[in-house]
Amino acid sequence: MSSAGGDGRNAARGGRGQGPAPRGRGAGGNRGGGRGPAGAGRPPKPVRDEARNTAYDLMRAVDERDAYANLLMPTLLRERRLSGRDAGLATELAYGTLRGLGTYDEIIAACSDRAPEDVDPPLLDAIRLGVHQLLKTRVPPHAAVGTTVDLVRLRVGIGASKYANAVLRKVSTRSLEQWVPIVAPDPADDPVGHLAVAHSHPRWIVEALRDAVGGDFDETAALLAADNERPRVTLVARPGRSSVAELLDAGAEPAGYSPYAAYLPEGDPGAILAVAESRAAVQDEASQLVALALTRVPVEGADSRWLDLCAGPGGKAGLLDAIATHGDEAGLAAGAGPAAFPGGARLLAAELQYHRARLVWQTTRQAKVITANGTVPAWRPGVFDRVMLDAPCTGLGALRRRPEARWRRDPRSLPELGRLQRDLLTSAIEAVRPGGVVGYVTCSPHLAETDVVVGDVLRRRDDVEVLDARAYLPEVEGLGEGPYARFWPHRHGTDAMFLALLRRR
Ligand SMILES: C[S@@+](CC[C@H](N)C(=O)[O-])C[C@H]1O[C@@H](n2cnc3c(N)ncnc32)[C@H](O)[C@@H]1O
Repeated sequence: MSSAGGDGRNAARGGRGQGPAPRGRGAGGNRGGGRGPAGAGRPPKPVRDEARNTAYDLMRAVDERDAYANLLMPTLLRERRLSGRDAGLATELAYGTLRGLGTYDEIIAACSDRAPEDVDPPLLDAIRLGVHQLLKTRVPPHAAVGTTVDLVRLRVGIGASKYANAVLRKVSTRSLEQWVPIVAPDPADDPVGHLAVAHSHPRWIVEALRDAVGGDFDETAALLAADNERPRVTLVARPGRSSVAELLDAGAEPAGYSPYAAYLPEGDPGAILAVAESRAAVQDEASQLVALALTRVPVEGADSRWLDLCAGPGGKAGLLDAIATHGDEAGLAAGAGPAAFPGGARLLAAELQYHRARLVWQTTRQAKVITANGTVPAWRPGVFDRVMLDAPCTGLGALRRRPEARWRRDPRSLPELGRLQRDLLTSAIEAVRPGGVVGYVTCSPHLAETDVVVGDVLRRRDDVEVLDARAYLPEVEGLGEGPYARFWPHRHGTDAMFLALLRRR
């Protein structure tokens, strides 16, 4: 895994060289931590810190095995019996370091005579953990340096610990706010490169997000900063199966937008009975609302056959299945008239991958779930009243959730994804009957996956009307200029999500 990623990295390295990195400065000096001067006899035995070791192991697994941090971390914590503060510390250190390493590598480069790519990856990961603690946490500097040096001695080697000590001591001489102007390109010369280093994102993602927000650099900066924040845990109470009141009783707090959402400030969602029984689930509020918006569009005539074309792992299918069966209970209770679906429909949930189709089956109750390729329909054309297409995409709107994802995504995947998105959207339109409605959703704001896909597909057809998606989300402001609806982390506290609502004529 590289840090500032491909084209972004070198261009973002404008600051390199501005900070001299005298060889060995601090090497062999006091390791910090109040453990007495090194050199006065043998250094004290290194202390094994379980939280930091776990954070380090996670980072190594991400680098060596392409592990997904958010999937592996719960397993590591369980295996090592870490809970409470230790679990929180291990998670914060690992996730924060993975998110921030684009910035941290530039600072390490300024504090060393070796480029980060020339440092052994295990040593580099340990130093990154130390830099994160120094610059982004309240861990006292002596503890950040001391525990990192101990970690390196235990896991990498004594010689390497001297180098780590020297680098970290130099890093500790400035705050993050002081380092950024030194290591990042001047925003006047290279605004994208500046944001890439200051907010630790690959350059191509900064460019894509800047284009998606309309070119405004201040808003791009706000979006990038929001990407670096830990997302809150949002729950969905599936209508007819659970209720927001039940979630509030279990310790959740009222949510801002979705009538089916509640925020969980702390604790394990799986410990909530409704979640354990799949009557409720963890689901981002934007995910809930795009599904809800699709059900709110009035359609004339029969409204009993719904399709989710790319359903795995089943977040939206879980909500759609509940609304199809029991109706939009919140909308009905609020007297929303024809905008509130009364119930009585059946969802067909299709998913290409068998193991993901199984997850959809586990999370739904009434839906029929099939393993199928949405581009090769297993159904007759024009039979569905509503079709959800939550298309496979780069996931650039959900970077907050997967700390390492920004360094793994590759812009070269865009053309192939774009072809698939166009084929699936064409298939979704073919599947819906005249008068029925298609929701095209991506958890990416990238224009190549959103406006351009919809525009390209519709240019070749004269049987589709674009609806103003914002009209079906009256509870949410700031969804953009329309006709599409765009959710943003920095505006709504949700993932960045795109919704186009299309009616077939
Ligand atoms: C963005 S995810 C859908 C997320 C889902 N709607 C949810 O809310 O949990 C896209 C899904 O499309 C599936 N997929 C990819 N190509 C497909 C195809 N040709 N036909 C059907 N599903 C496909 C992927 O396996 C993936 O599970």
